[in-house]
Amino acid sequence: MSDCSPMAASRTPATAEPAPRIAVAYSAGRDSTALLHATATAAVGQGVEVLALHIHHGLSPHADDWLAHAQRQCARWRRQGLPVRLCTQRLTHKPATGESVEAWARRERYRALREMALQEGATLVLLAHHQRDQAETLLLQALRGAGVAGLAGMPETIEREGVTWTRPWLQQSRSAIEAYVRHHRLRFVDDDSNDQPRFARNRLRLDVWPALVKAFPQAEASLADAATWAAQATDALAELAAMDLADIADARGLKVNTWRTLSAPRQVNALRTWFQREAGALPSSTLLQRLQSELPGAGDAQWQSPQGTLHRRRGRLAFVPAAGPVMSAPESLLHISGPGRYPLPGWGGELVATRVRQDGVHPAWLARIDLRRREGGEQFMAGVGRPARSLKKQYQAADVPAWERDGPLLYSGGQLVFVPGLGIDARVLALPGQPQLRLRWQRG
Ligand SMILES: Nc1ncnc2c1ncn2[C@@H]1O[C@H](COP(=O)(O)OP(=O)(O)OP(=O)(O)O)[C@@H](O)[C@H]1O
Repeated sequence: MSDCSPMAASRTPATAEPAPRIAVAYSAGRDSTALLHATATAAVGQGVEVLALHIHHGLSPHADDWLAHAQRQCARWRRQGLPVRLCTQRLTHKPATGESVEAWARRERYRALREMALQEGATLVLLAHHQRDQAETLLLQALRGAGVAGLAGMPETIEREGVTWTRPWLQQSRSAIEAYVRHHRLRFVDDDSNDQPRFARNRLRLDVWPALVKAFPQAEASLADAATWAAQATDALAELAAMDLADIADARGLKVNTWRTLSAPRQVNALRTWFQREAGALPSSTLLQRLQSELPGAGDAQWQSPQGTLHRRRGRLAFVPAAGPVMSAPESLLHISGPGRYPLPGWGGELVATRVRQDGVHPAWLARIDLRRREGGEQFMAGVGRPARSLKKQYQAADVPAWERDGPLLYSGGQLVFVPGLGIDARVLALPGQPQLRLRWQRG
């Protein structure tokens, strides 16, 4: 349940547009107290309202005190004229047995922050991570054996699901923030869990960091610089992979022979990106190593991953997701109104409609679509003037692999309109010059 203190009535008369809002994720700890104060101070007189978003995780016995502190602090600042308003959310559930408490808290915190920000009309959320946090992140990632993307640490700005998350102080030293807090005599709370050595980050902070800065006084800035280099390298590698994949991959998979023409490091880079696109997760280093040595072989082959199976068939590598739990019954009706993506979770994929100039279907056919399973006996016409033939024969003739056939058949007014893997039935193709859409079935 979210709870926000009421808006200042004088600032937002009922008829006026609401003031633009910026949100700050406010734990009531030192750093986010400073960031909230600095943001609210900068917003004075700008017509901008600052939302302080506080999450009560329900994990620490002190969480009620932190919430009470946040309420008092924001009320005090408002009395002093700062345009700040507190919104809080209490997490009522708990981590599942065996789940990492840290990972659960992080995931649920971001979910709740996003929910509150959007509810209150803010799409920009500021986080108070600073240079030391970035340096720690880089070290922790390196100690986990992360690749260059992990070593990039936290991004300064990232957009996810309608919210832009920004860390404006990622280049600020911790000591600069401490100085700000002292200068403004800000009150903040100390999170007792920061002292628990069972968390890797705390062990690093408590045991390793003091020795590290004693031996290398520049450690914080140097490690944060290294993360910036790694972030740039990650972006460059992503661009290279996109260029390579434009040549070597299409909707039916990765063309093995073209992939082999790349240098070995580019092969790995392209394969990793392609797998992530298809499977929604990074491949393990073992799988990558195996693919690099085994993929060039001849004949059909398969490789398993936790996300699904990779198939090499007729010179292409394709990914078939593992069957997940059935989330819902397959949808039976659909209305396609124009270009876009039409998710069909019950069928395990989505229909993608794109505007085309030829070989598309007139949108009138797509106003009321029946989605049906194959039952046998369906007839599909692959081209104008050609005979309609059974789906089985058409699939064989077009060499469509089994995993590309498992989407819904689309009917309109009893006429077969679209078949996954084959496309639009020629009997419903639009005439040249008419508005038309092409459809594609995408699994996963
Ligand atoms: N309970 C919370 N409610 C709202 N935002 C939070 C909460 N916990 C963390 N954050 C946000 O995430 C950032 C990083 O979290 P982290 O746990 O490293 O910081 P912290 O030690 O809790 O607090 P601070 O950064 O304020 O000193 C915080 O600076 C804050 O912006």
